[in-house]
Amino acid sequence: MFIVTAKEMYDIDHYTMHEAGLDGKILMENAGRAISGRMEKFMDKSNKITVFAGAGNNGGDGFVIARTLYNRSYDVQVFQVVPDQKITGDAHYHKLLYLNYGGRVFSSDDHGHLVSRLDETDVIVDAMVGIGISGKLRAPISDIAERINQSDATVIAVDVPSGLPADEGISNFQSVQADYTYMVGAAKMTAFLESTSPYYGGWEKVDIGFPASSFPMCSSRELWGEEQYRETMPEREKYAHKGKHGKGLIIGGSSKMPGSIAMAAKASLKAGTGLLTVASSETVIRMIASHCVEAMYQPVPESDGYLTDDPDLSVSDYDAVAIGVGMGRSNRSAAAFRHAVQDTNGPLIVDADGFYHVKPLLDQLAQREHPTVLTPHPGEMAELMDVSIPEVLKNPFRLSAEFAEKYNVYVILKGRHTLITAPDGRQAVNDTGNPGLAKGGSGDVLTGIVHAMVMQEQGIFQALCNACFVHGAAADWMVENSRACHDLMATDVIEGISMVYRAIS
Ligand SMILES: NC(=O)C1=CN([C@@H]2O[C@H](COP(=O)(O)OP(=O)(O)OC[C@H]3O[C@@H](n4cnc5c(N)ncnc54)[C@H](O)[C@@H]3O)[C@@H](O)[C@H]2O)[C@H](O)CC1
Ligand SMILES: [K+]
Repeated sequence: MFIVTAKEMYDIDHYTMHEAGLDGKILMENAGRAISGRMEKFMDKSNKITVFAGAGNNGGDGFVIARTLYNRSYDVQVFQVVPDQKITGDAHYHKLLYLNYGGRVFSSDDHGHLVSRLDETDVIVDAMVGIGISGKLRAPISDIAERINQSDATVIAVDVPSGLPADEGISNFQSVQADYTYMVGAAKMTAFLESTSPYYGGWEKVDIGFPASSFPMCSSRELWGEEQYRETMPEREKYAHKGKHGKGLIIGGSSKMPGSIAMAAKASLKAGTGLLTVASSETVIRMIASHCVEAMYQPVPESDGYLTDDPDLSVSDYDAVAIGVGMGRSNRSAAAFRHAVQDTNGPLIVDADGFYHVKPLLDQLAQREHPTVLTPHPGEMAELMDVSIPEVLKNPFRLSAEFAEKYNVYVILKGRHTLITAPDGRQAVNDTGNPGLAKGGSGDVLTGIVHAMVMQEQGIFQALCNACFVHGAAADWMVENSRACHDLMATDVIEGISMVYRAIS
């Protein structure tokens, strides 16, 4: 499923109508018909349905929904939230059809009727404003949005809850709070932002007949779920040997945080790494070796509990190197970082305290011939980019893309909707995971899975998307079957990896 900005959606729309030749009225018919069909799961024939219709094509969708439901003997009334003369074009055509079928349209200026109807309404259809919104919701629609939000009825939004644009970048907004949103044709960016996604309620995309080829032409952003995982995750060959699945190195750990690297190592092995070496201080190795007996260990010198550089550590001998987990922010470790950035001869994954060390080396990352992967959460991303955390949360798509391109890195911006970005601008939002992952250790496990995935036979971008998918799906499986979000531990997520591999292939 593609994720679009308003401009991209209008480009798809334009291509469909003017290149492929599908009439806009048919698109609107398809949208309204698809939504009314799916809405029926929220309703029965005794329900009273009130549709709020605006001036644009979003309102047009509302008139199709009203006609379809009216024609199926539902008790439907439409409240038009703009004067008659504002309803033009395809929306006007569908308003007339609705009237010709016998439907009734009222003005939202008739407050008495509006209030009494809302009191008895079971289902509200919000078709006031869609992706054509500009700025904050204006009166009278802003007042009606408030009334809708106070009502006890189930609120179904058409395309987007009125008040939200498709694009990221907003902070001052007022929106209808939907229980469920049917997004038309493609998912909209604001469905994945921390501040706006809750207004969508549950959601799904409805297909209205855009040519499949128009999406990749206009957008390079998609939602990554089970379908994409199944399509891209390589199968293990029958006669594969351990060398085929990657010879990986993880560098990290400090005496204060020995667990981090142990979890990353376990996750890496569990996710499929063929041969794993853990490079850490002797103190850390002593603490963790019995917890991860499958790994090999390479002691490196330490100072005051922190790793220092070991010039004899041959990072170039490994297929992929992960560095940073549990390493701390001591400047004693800076040289170890430079060493990894300069000599790693394959994908390099940087996580956690690694960002502190990697920040002065960003220009060197840009020169690397092999992929570099950074896995920050919004706070770490803000530090890397010298912007505020609210700025990252407001514009995650744009900032990740700018950063990835500038420094030639892959970015995994972690969060409720983890966003994966490639240096060439491709982006994916991962579809799995739950609040149980908001806990120390989750990031270490993700690093381990990413480390394993980049060594399997798949494109690097797909590998990162699949790593995020497996991480979230493992957590989901555990929460569905044996844990709750409260008690889910990072080590449980490692256990869940087996279930994902067994269940989905
Ligand atoms: N190809 C498609 O994507 C299809 C989309 N459909 C639906 O059409 C809307 C987009 O339609 P558009 O006519 O471009 O704009 P809107 O209906 O969203 O809104 C325009 C309308 O809203 C008024 N307005 C703008 N800003 C504000 C504001 N801040 N406060 C109040 N009112 C505002 C403006 O004056 C206009 O009158 C898309 O979301 C889909 O639902 C098609 O039906 C099928 C094809
Ligand atoms: K809407």
